[in-house]
Parts: sequence; C-alpha cells; structure tokens
Amino acid sequence: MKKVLVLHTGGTISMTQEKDGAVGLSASHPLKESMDLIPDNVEVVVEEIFNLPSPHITPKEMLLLKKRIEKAQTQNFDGVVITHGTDTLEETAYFLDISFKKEIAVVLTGAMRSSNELGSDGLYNYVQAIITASDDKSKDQGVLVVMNDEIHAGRFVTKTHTTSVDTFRTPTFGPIGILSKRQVIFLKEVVEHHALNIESVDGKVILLKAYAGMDAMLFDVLKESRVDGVVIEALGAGNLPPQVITSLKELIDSGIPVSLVSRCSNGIAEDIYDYEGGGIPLRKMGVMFVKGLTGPKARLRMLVGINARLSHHELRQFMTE
Ligand SMILES: NC(=O)C[C@H](N)C(=O)O
Repeated sequence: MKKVLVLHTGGTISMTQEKDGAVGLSASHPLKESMDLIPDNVEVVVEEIFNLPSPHITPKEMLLLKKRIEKAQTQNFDGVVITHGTDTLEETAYFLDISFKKEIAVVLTGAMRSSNELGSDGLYNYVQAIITASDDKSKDQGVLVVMNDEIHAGRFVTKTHTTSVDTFRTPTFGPIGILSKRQVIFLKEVVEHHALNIESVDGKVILLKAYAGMDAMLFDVLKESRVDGVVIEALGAGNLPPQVITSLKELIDSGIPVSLVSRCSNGIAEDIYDYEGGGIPLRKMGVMFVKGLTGPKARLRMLVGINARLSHHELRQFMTE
C-alpha cells in the first residue's frame, strides 16, 4: 500500500462556474467526492492547507507548503500531491524544488476548467497526479508538474496558454514523462541540482522586463528604493538597450545583486555580444547570467539564495551554476 498526502491550496481545480460564466470559490471542495477513482493500492490523506486563487499566493504560502512536506517526509508518506491554481503553479513548483532536500515524490497539479464546466480537467489531473506521486520512479526527479497526461520538471515548466488544457509546456527540453492509460513512463532523468534549506522568505527581489527603448529611470528608482536584488528578463541571448547601462552599473556598484535571464521562451542566456549593452560588458560589470530559467523562477532563486544567507560570492555561484 502506498500513502500519499494531498494538500489542496485553491485555484480553478477547487472552483465552480456560476450561470453567468463567472468562476469563483466553491463552498465545498469539488474533489472531496473523488475517493472512488483513486487506485486501491493508494491510501490518501487530504488536507486543505489554504484556499486561494493562485495570484494570491506569495513566497510565505510556498514556505508553509515546504514545511508541511518536510513534516510529511517524517510521517511515512511515499509522496505529496499539491493542487494549485495554474497562474503561479510553476513558481510554487520551482520554489519547492530548490528550498529543501526531497526524499519523497512531490507532484503539483491544477485545472484549466472548473469542476462543473464542460470537459473539466480537474478530477482527471488530480487522479493522474496521485498515480504519479505513488510511483517509485517519481522520487528522484525533483518536483513534478502533472497536467494533461504529461509529466514536467517543475524547474523548467511554464504556463503557455491562457485557457487551453494543454497549457503547461517545457520550452527547449520538453516533458520528462507521460502517463499512458496504464502506467507512469519517464522519458528523461532530471539532472540533480543542489537545494538550499531556508526558514524565511524575507526581502524584496524585483523582476524587470527589457524592451526596445527601455527607460533608465527604472534602475534609478530601484537604486533609491530599498531592494535586495534585481532580475532582468533581457533581450535575445542576454543584451540590454545602451541607455540603461550607466544606471544599471550604479545599481550594481551600490551592492545590489543583479541577475539576467532571456525574455525569449527557448534557449539560455549567455554573454555573446560585445557592443554597448551586449552580454560581454554586462557580465564584466557583474551581471549574473542564469541558465534556462524564466524571470519569475530566477527571482525566486535569488530570494532563496538571499534567505540562505549566501555571501556575495556564493550567491553569484548559486545564480550562475
Ligand atoms: N486555472 C487556474 O487555476 C487559474 C486561476 N486564476 C488560478 O491560478 O487560481
């Protein structure tokens, strides 16, 4: 018998649609009645840890989930399933991936259609997530996201469509597994990466997106405000418009860590160009190039690094490894 802890956190998977089409919180959790569909060899323990639409979730709720999973690791559970709103699901998945050492499977799932909508995907994804979490193969793959018969690494998965049930994709690398009608099939192994152990999520790390004609004012404002770190979604391979460089340099020289990812949805940021604002001068100036993460995930990575009290040098290593 396998034992899986389910943590409901809210989102569309826990919502219902009204007659006028508006989707909102449900009085009682729609997945409550689903026990008959769970495989006989799995014992499920259900907790509603909170009930929030995922745009309301902050690193504080993510930390709460981390602590509950750490406790579950001492309570003989084989895995944990977290049901979550899809808007920020990838951020919670990534936070859990890098903020503690996992000994059991951790799987996140959600729904794009609420419980009483035609073609609702919540119950299906929920059962598939439980099957995945109870499978021995899921233990050493980092935090997983199961949606629409696919298994994605929490580290790289992202929501790509506003409403389609086929919204979660892993650009560049693809899903790491699938769920067939009969089994959980992994197609790839996630390369192990080191997680830090944190007990707090304090500090302000700001995310900015670069654009043609970007205004230096954004960096001047950040220099005057009390921020603890900045992540930039830069252009292409990792470049910025020249007019922001002086202000950016002043920000870095004032001791604020600055990291960069690409705003492109595929590929990784690297220092390739040597013109003003190009990646080579940016790296020499002290900008930390992050490999393959989206901006929101790189922002969480810096927040975790700061809360692990890494030195400047250690934070640089953590952000660029
Ligand atoms: N499909 C969803 O779950 C979207 C919803 N707005 C949420 O993230 O809570």
